[in-house]
Amino acid sequence: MKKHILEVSGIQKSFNNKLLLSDIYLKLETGQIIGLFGRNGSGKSTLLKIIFGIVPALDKSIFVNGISKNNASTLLNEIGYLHQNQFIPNHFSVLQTILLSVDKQKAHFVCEDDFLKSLLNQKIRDLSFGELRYLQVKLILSNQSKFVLLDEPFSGLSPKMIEIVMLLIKENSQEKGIIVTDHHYRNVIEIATDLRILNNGKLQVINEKAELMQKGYLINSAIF
Ligand SMILES: Nc1ncnc2c1ncn2[C@@H]1O[C@H](COP(=O)(O)OP(=O)(O)OP(=O)(O)O)[C@@H](O)[C@H]1O
Repeated sequence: MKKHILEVSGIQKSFNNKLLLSDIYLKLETGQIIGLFGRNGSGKSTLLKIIFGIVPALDKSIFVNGISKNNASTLLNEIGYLHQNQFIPNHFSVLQTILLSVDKQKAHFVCEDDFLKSLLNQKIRDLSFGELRYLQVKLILSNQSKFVLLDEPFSGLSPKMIEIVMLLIKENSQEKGIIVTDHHYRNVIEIATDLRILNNGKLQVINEKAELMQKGYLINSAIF
């Protein structure tokens, strides 16, 4: 396995003169699954968008394997990003979407997916919320990128599909570095190799699950 390293530093972000993210540094390596937590509105999605390059942050530095990637267009082949929202046009069929999203070899593999194979001729607009979410996660994880940022991959999925997506994330982490943020915290904890929390604008390392309570993300009676 070839190891790749993504390093991002100097991330500051304010909205309406309110500081949201302050001097964030993050390192992600192949094989790592970083679980990212934080209260609603703490800036998790904004941080992922800044790393991916669709939200500007003036002092950001980003390096892949030690090479500067400060020009966002050079990042497109390096990082895959799952939005919270739908990114596929409604009039596409599932098959068209797969063929346009991944290379030929991977497309064959995605079309053979147990869950997707009966949906290939269906239009995107006719998929259920969970079916669409699963398709998007599968495509993002199947593309060539070295790193993947997943914003709420478990959202709207049934328990069985969550298990399938957890497995998919774990399998793909053999070849990719992955960040997962999702309020299904137990599932995130189960697959993550490392945990971080955004707390008062700072990105902090979580070593013990109990710190998620101390930092106000979980209530004290939360059971793991
Ligand atoms: N373009 C914007 N203009 C102004 N404020 C914004 C903008 N984008 C995000 N915000 C604010 O920044 C804060 C962080 O938003 P963000 O979506 O990153 O939070 P989050 O941690 O992902 O939250 P959640 O867990 O609820 O999804 C919120 O208060 C949000 O209203």
